[in-house]
Parts: sequence; structure tokens; C-alpha cells
Amino acid sequence: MQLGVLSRTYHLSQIILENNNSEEDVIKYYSSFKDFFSSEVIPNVLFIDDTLINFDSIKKEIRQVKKKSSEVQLVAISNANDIDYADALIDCGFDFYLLNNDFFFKRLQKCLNSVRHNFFQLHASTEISDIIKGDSEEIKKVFEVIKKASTTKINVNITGETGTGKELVAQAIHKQSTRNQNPFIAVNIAAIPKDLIESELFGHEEGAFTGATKRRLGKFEEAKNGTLFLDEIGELSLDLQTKLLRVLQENEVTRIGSNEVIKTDIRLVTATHKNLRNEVFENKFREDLYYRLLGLPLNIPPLRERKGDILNLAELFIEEACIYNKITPIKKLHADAQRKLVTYHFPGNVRQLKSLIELSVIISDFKTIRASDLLIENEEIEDISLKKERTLEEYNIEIIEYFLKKYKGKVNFVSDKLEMSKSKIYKLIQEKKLSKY
Ligand SMILES: Nc1ncnc2c1ncn2[C@@H]1O[C@H](COP(=O)(O)OP(=O)(O)OP(=O)(O)O)[C@@H](O)[C@H]1O
Repeated sequence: MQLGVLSRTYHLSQIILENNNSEEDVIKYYSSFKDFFSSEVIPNVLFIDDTLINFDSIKKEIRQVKKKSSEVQLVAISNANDIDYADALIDCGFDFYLLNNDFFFKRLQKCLNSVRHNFFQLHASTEISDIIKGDSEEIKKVFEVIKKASTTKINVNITGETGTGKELVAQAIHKQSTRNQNPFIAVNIAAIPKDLIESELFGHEEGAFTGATKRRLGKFEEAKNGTLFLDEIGELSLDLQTKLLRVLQENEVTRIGSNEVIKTDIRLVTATHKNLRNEVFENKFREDLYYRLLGLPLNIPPLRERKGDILNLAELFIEEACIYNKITPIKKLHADAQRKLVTYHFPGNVRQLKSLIELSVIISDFKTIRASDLLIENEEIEDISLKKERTLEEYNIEIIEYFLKKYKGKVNFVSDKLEMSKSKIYKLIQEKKLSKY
């Protein structure tokens, strides 16, 4: 990475050089803005000493720096322990503010780590296979649909169990599309309190409701010319479904408390682990919105149905975890661990595999990860139930009992998870077929 230091003293450049932990970085020193603008080299990060910060001209200079390269990250270094001063610099366009006191070196390291992280994010590959790992036939079919979606503006509806990589696929569609220079905004409807969803999506004006102390842009506006990913769309209430449908038909939004109509140009990608068609049958989801959102349907199979990806992904996660934890050499998977992984059914899919591996990297004592290092929760329950011989109905009852226990008797949750009607579960309870309830 190219580091630039804009300072009247060469000394600052020396400090940064001495405390920088990456040998691949190159430092370039400039004594004035004029010197910087006349240089051919464009650094990835520019440190500016506060002897060179002049509030009358700094905004204009920063605009010129960003014009020269929109990617350059700006760091102000100052002796002033003054929050208002730091705020004013950030308002002028600086990305970081570093106080030059006893803790400077520590802060410099942290700042350089953030700068590097931003740099790699910006330059991350847009190739689908670099974003989504796996080479099973099933995942290759997903890649094909992503490619088709990327070349058009069509809405995409992604289905798949939890942790299968729905958000990752939405990101890949965005990165592959012509919108990739514009924002990718992800919203998880299930994670937002119900009474805040409308304002989160469509924004509000100051004073529009109690607590609305400032104007706030909604996610539709934030995603301007980019991609809006609405995860768990099945959780949207019927009245908000009506509002969403209107926004999609008119391509315009109105903030709560405003009459101003704002044009929107976004690609919508939605995801759900629910069967939306069933929700339509049960009158929980508007049919017209369902067809509007459906666009190009993309289903990501659960990990247990693409077993060919398990070991590839496991090796990738081992490598990432070893690098992150500075463990060398990179650990290997013992044959017994490989067997355990490929025979497990992964209810939490890739997310579960990733956390399982991250933990095994830490707890394994040797260079090899053994089966005993893979701590799979409820492993015995699964094993025992498959070893005994039973009828299909007995299996079903055992599964429902297992989920009722897991979700503390909440029939709503169990019916969602098993995609089974609540009435059927209540009937089994009434008939006392479920021994524990
Ligand atoms: N094919 C893959 N290659 C690499 N990482 C993956 C892959 N699939 C999933 N992951 C990782 O697994 C985790 C879960 O993925 P993601 O959040 O996209 O799943 P999701 O289906 O959106 O989950 P949820 O339904 O719970 O929101 C993330 O850390 C993601 O990076």
C-alpha cells in the first residue's frame, strides 16, 4: 500500500515508517499540498499533520485530493485533545483523527489496520467464485442464476435455510452488476422492532412522530442506484406490504411526515427462509406483492444436500481462522474429522460449519484437527434417533418433540421451523401422541 505523509516536518514520516508493521508499504513524503498535487503518485492513505490544516482552505483541498483519487483515505494528526476540533475535521472530509500524545503509536497501528481493511474491502474481487466458495454441482447452478440476475435489473427472491449464504449471494449479485459502484444496503426485517420498520425503510422527517428528533433517510433512499437487500421479507406486516407494493409500482418513496415524493432506482433482492407461497395461501402475504417480488427465484440448497462443498469450505475457514489468530502452520483436518463433517447434517448450514471450525482451530492442541475437536451440539440426540428403527410417524413425532423442547414449547416457532401447520401440532398434542407435552 502507498502511504503519503503531508507534513512540514520529515520527522512524522519517520515515525510512521518505524511503527508501520507491514514491510510492503511504501511511504511518500510531501511538504505542502502543492507538492502533493504535482506528484504523480497517488497514495492509498494520506496523513496530514495539523500544522498544515487551515480551516479556510481545507475543505477545498480535501475536495481536490478526493478528486485526484476518490479512494484515498485521509488521516488528520493533531496535538489538540479537543473533540469539537476533531469533529470539525471529520466534517471537512477526514476519515480518521489521530491524537498525537503518549498513545500515538498504538492508535497509529489501529488506524493502519482499519485503513488496510477498507483498502482490501474496496479492492476485493468481484468474481462470484471469490465471494461464494464451493464447487459442488448444486452451488455451480446457483452461480449460473447469479450471472443471469447480474446482467438484468430483475428483482431476485432468494430462498434457503438459515446460514446457507443468502446475504452473500445478494452481495455477489450486486458486485457483479453495473450498480456495483453504488451502495449495497442490507436490512433484516426480523431484526427491527415492528413499529420502526416503516421509518427504517422509507425514512422520516423531523417531528414526524415522538422521538423523531432529526430527519432520517430510509434504506430505499440510501440504496439509491444500488441494491437493496430485504432479508426475512416474510416478516413484513400486511399494512407495510401494501406500502412496499406501492413503492415498487411507482418507483418512488415518501418519508413519514413528508409530502415530498422521491424517485427511487434500486434493484431489490429479497430473501426468506419461509415458504412465501404458503404464506399467500394462509393470507399472511399479499399475492400481488409475492408476484412482484418473485422476479428471478434463486434457491440455495442446504449444506447437507451439497456435501461436496463441506470439506472445501472447512479448509477455507481453517485457513482464515489460522491467519486471523496468527497460527502457523495452517492446521489440517484429520481423516476422522473429515468423516465427522461429511456425515453431519448441519441444521445451521455454512454459518454453523464456520463457527464449528473457528472453535476447533482454537481448541485443537496439535497441527491436526481431530473429530473430538469438532464440538457438535446435540450430536447424540441425532445419532440415537437414527440408530433406532421406527416408523415414519414415530420419527416425525420425535422431531416435533425435539423442536418443542428446543423452543420451550412455543408452537409458533416449531410450526415455522418445520413448515408444519400449528393445528397439526396442536392435534398431536391433544391426541397425546407427543408424550412430553
Ligand atoms: N458459499 C460460501 N462461501 C463462503 N462463506 C459462506 C458461504 N455461504 C455462507 N457463508 C458464510 O456463512 C455465514 C452465513 O451466511 P449468510 O449470512 O449469507 O447466510 P443467510 O442465509 O443470509 O443467513 P440467515 O438466513 O440466518 O440470514 C456468513 O459468515 C457467510 O460469509
